[in-house]
Amino acid sequence: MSQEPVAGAPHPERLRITEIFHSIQGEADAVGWPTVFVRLTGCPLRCTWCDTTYSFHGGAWRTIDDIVAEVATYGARHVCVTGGEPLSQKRCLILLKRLCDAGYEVSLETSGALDVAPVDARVRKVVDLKAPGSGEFKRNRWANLDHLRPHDQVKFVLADRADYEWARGVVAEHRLAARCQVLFSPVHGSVGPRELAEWILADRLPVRLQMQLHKLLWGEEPGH
Ligand SMILES: C[S@@+](CC[C@H](N)C(=O)[O-])C[C@H]1O[C@@H](n2cnc3c(N)ncnc32)[C@H](O)[C@@H]1O
Ligand SMILES: Nc1nc2[nH]cc(C(=O)O)c2c(=O)[nH]1
Ligand code: SF4
Ligand SMILES: [Mg+2]
Repeated sequence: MSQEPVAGAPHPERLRITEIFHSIQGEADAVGWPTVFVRLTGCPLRCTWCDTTYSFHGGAWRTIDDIVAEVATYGARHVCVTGGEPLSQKRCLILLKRLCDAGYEVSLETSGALDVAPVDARVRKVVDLKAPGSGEFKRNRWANLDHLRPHDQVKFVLADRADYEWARGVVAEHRLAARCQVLFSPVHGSVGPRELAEWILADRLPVRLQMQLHKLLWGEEPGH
């Protein structure tokens, strides 16, 4: 168990990293901003439609100092910590704090299966709630909803109409729209985005439609 380091002290702790890259944020509230992505290796879930299966294995052990130094080389204001499932490596919490201390706008993409309570309050959490079509619906950690701040986001990635109806019910039952932004995104290439837009409008839902901007720009090219 590593101890919380003193601010400004060296961080010898290491994380397993799949990639660090500079791109346009394609998802969630910071969509469109030039952003550095830090993708942590490993995930305990296996969503049927996951577009990042290459992050499940491999990667390289890197110190937090080294990661923060590489992030700085891009000169971006936004940093997105993702994976794999970033919270499955405990030392991710240290990286998040360190990035916040350095003054970045930090977002965290997380599956919703792990406890978000210890995440630095400055981090904008993007918490998925996995719909039945993902095959990982039983992993949802509902207690995470108690740790949402107004700058956080709950995201539903929807494979079909049944997923949409499930998500609509969850938003109403937990009054999610009153707590933070709620994002509905089609599984890429599955539900048509226009179809999803029409469902949202017909039901007058207070949710924000998401499309993966980076896939419109670059398709499934790696490094974006
Ligand atoms: C690759 S995951 C990594 C972070 C974390 N494991 C999670 O699931 O949130 C990042 C985001 O991409 C979304 N995503 C993955 N595959 C997708 C697909 N085929 N279409 C749309 N969104 C997808 C996930 O739902 C998640 O919101
Ligand atoms: N451009 C771009 N934006 C993203 N936002 C979240 C991503 C992710 O994989 O978590 C992602 C990604 O992979 N690429
Ligand atoms: S939790 Fe995230 S990284 Fe893991 S399988 Fe699901 S979408 Fe992929
Ligand atoms: Mg991605």
